Amino acid sequence: MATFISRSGFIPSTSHLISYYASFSTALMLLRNVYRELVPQKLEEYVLDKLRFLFFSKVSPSCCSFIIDDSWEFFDHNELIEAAARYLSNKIGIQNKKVRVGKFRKEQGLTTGLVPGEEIVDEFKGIKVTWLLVREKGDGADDDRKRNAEGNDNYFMLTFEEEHRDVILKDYFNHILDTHENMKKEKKVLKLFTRGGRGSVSKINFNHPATFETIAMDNDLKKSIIADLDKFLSRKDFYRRVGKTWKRGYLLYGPPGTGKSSLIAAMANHLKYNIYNLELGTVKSDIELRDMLLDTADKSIIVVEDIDCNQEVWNRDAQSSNFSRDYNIPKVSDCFLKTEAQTGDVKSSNFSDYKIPKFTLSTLLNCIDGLWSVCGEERIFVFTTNHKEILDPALLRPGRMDMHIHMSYCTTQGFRILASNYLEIKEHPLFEEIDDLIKCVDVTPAALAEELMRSDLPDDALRGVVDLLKQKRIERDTKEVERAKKMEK
Ligand SMILES: Nc1ncnc2c1ncn2[C@@H]1O[C@H](COP(=O)(O)OP(=O)(O)OP(=O)(O)O)[C@@H](O)[C@H]1O
Repeated sequence: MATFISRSGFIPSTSHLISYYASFSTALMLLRNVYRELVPQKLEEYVLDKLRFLFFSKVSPSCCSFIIDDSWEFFDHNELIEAAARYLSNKIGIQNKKVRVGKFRKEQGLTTGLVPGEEIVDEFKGIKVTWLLVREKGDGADDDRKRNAEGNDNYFMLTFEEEHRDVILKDYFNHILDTHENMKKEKKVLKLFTRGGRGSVSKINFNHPATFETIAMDNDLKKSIIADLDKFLSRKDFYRRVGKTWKRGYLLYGPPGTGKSSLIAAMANHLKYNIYNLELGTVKSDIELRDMLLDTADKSIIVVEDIDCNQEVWNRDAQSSNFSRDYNIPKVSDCFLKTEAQTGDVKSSNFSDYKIPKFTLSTLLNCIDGLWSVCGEERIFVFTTNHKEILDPALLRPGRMDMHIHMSYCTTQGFRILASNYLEIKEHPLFEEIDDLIKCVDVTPAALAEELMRSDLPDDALRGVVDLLKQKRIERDTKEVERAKKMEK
């Protein structure tokens, strides 16, 4: 059995030991309660912060610190903490021995994060800023601080020389918020929403590979579209200042297969906007159309493909033109006579079929640039059509469709882009012959793309392209002979 012998030779008995222990613990408990009553929590936090500052940040006393946390009573989520986390994730390097790694549903690729206790040194306009992620664990029921969105009390402490306080507050934090926005965009997984009438909506991830690089179209036109989109993005303050809704409209017109849908995908990938594909054909009333448009989110592209298939947007004057005869568009008066006799839906989109109008053009216009349009901002409207000529001019005017983009048959320049996309070649002996043929026939990029996909071997694929173009030339010549014969008669 072990015995305690003090230097004085006094050996305390077991009962003495127990009584000393009891008095000691009572004194401790008393002290703890006094501490809790007398020392305010804020003071405790202050002292702890100072200690952390001394032990962790290894900086001089002329420094000061900002705390970014998410325990702001009466306030919403602190966006700066999320922005800081993402901003710092880009700064993590080999000096950080422990790193958090995650994969999030709404983001592409992996995301890294700082571990509590880890430090990052950043530099902004020549100012050294030391970041530290601090984990402050609450002690259950006694902890009256709000827990942050992550379910813990982690906060960031950034430390810098006191004299730079204004630059940090005004410029550095704005820089972090801007960087965060851009990083979110880059990682965003785009969505395609398809909205029909009666609120039906389907949502899928949008992984279309088209970019402005892969689109075969005139280079100057391509550059002007990119410049227009970028200008739109950067003009938030401008739109506010002039009292206009922050939105822009593009009309893409041209024959089928010239890349209208591909261009929309490229625009979405460039802007990192989700796409809402509105199926106006399924809309049953003005109210349904309005709800459909009001239900779209900001930072999105609202697409109506083949808008000409909705007779509600036809140009009534065009109905008496040659075009109307060629495409067999019924006259308005005929339409209404026919409407009265009809009871059910006519599903075909052929011009010769008449459908009962389901919504009015004015409702559509109101949603684009009228009173309802102010319910959202940072939106792009894109309408596509194969027949721009039959659309009501009210729909086409600037402010509604600000840029009219003609998607034409393939040009020699466009073909080079396709050859580079599909065959990864910049030059080939057959290019000259192909260029000459492309200049004299109408061929869509879609038809050429299909031909280029037939073989991975450039010689074979390009031979196929030459054959296709020659065939098109024969068809063109035959048509011209027939037309000449008709004229003679
Ligand atoms: N300009 C182009 N650049 C690159 N690829 C194109 C282009 N045009 C068409 N393609 C190819 O053809 C396919 C069909 O083109 P797309 O659907 O974009 O044409 P569209 O003009 O929208 O046709 P539609 O009017 O019938 O909807 C695309 O998936 C793409 O592979």
